[in-house]
Amino acid sequence: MIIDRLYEEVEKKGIVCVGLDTHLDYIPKKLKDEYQDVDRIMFEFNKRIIDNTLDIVPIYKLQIAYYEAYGIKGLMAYKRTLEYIKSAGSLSIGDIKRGDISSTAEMYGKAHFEGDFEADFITLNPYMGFDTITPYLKYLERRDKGIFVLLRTSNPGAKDIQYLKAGPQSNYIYYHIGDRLKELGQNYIGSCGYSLIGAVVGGTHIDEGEEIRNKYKNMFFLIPGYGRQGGKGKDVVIYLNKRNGGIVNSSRGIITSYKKYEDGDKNFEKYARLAVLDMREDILNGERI
Ligand SMILES: O=c1ccn([C@@H]2O[C@H](COP(=O)(O)O)[C@@H](O)[C@H]2O)c(=O)[nH]1
Repeated sequence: MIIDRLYEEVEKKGIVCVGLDTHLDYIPKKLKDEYQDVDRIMFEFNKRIIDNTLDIVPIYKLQIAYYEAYGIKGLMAYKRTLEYIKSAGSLSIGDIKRGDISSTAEMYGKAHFEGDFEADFITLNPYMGFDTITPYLKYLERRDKGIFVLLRTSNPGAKDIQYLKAGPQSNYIYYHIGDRLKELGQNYIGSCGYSLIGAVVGGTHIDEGEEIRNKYKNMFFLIPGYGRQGGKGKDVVIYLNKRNGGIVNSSRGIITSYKKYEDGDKNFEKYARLAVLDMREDILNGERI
């Protein structure tokens, strides 16, 4: 199962997920001068970061908006990067956050689990209802794909809807989502103990972190919010379990880290690697033994 592969990769390489949110402004001028075409520039930037972090990163996340923003060429870079990650023996998350009626969701499934944009995992938004999730389950039956469903997100506005209270016990809405996902996820648990149905939990709100980890023991977490959004090692570590059970994403914090150094433009991939190692250490230092 793909979740067992992810678990094993985390065991070997650690918990840092590199976010390839490849804005052209984040790419050194030197590289832009070298390759004139947007698709080649974006792909080369990604490739060099991947090549330099492959042994310390279990999975890469591509936020599709950064590629869509550059039109067809951007999407070519998205496709080539996903293919490259696969050919390098690593894993990918297509951060697409889809959520639509089932007939449309069928087509999203085809596009992102089968077609040119095929990824190992995708992110989904359940806030339009659970019928928006069902069409993806047929891919989970095959055991080689997984989903991360938004539970409690990292942005300040998460409180606007996710923290409303509902139901007879007046629980936060995100707990209603979590309980349904937990139930659904029971059919897809791998030998590592985690389900192909994982959840996105922001590493920026720590108040209910421990409760979320304890309540959803079989759920693997995708944890964004570290670094640029303010999440620290000690904030995100509460969502992990024995240094596994989750991956902590950082995008800008890693791929633009070279900008702090005088020779950064020439060595951006080296500084991306350093940022991954620093982040891993910061998270493990936050661990309560
Ligand atoms: O709750 C969420 C869900 C997804 N994201 C995504 O993660 C990265 C974060 O980027 P940084 O540069 O490390 O802040 C980005 O792709 C978001 O779309 C999130 O931040 N929060």
